[in-house]
Amino acid sequence: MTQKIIDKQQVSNILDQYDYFIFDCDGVIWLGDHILPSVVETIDLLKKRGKKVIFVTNNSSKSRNDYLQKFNKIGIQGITKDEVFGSSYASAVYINKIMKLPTDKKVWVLGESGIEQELHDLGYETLGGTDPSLSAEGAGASDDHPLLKNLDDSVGAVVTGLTSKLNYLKLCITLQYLLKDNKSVPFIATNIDSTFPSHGKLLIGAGSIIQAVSYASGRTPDAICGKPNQSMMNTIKAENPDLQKTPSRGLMVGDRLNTDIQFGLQGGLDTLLVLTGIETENSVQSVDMTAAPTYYADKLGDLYELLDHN
Ligand SMILES: O=C(O)[C@H](O)[C@H](O)COP(=O)(O)O
Ligand SMILES: [Mg+2]
Repeated sequence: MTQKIIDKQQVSNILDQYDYFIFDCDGVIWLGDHILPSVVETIDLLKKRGKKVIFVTNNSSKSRNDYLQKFNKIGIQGITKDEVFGSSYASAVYINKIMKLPTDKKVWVLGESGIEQELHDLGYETLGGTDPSLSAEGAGASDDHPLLKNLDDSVGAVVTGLTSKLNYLKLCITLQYLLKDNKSVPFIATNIDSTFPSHGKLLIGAGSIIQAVSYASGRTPDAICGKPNQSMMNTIKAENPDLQKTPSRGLMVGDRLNTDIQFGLQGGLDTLLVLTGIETENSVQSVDMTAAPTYYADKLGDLYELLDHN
């Protein structure tokens, strides 16, 4: 039965039991650019107690370097690049290390600069993405747009992720690459999140954008690289061998059952669901026992506030 964290003793037990804390970002640490209550204090508390903190986000709009800047900007200091994992990085690594796409091949991107930067760092030229000609006024999908008319034969993969600058032309060009060469160009999705949490509202998530081109092309992604895919968990475990002990001393903290909590469960970690993002008390009560979190709490900051800091 999922235990709600409501008192000091429960928090003390958690601090005694776990050495590693893996945090989801959107809906746990922040909502957009707004940090959630007592999050900075909670992370500081964990670090002062010698706990390892790692961040894993399915939000592909930013690169790891971008996230380091965001952590500093909102007051979470001292985070290093090897403590931040994003679906943009996971997708670029998949293309480079698993697909072994030669770096003389280009990658078509339906998404933002996070995907582009991670691919550039691994030596790939990208098309699409933040190309300003795709968003120019009147950039409709009329047949005479050069990028729609002349597909680039050196494109060896399509990566699709979250973008708030979606338009019909970008969708139509992505569709052409997914249909090209008898649908043989690899189709990589960053994540499955259907919605994006934003101050009590649910906005369109990457998963819904990806579904649009998936439905239009009649294809499902060849790989979905974000949570709950264990590729990032395996990388984290390889870099932190203690996390491989059983029972694990790691706690996965997230706001979405089918990505974050599954990521933790499949990785053999205990899990804490917080209600500041996607899920609600009702979703906790109605989830199948096999997919239920170990604990849940109103917000991450309760780990700090319940220790007599409120
Ligand atoms: O639409 C999306 O891509 C997701 O809602 C968003 O990126 C989730 O990010 P996370 O909660 O994994 O930090
Ligand atoms: Mg989240």
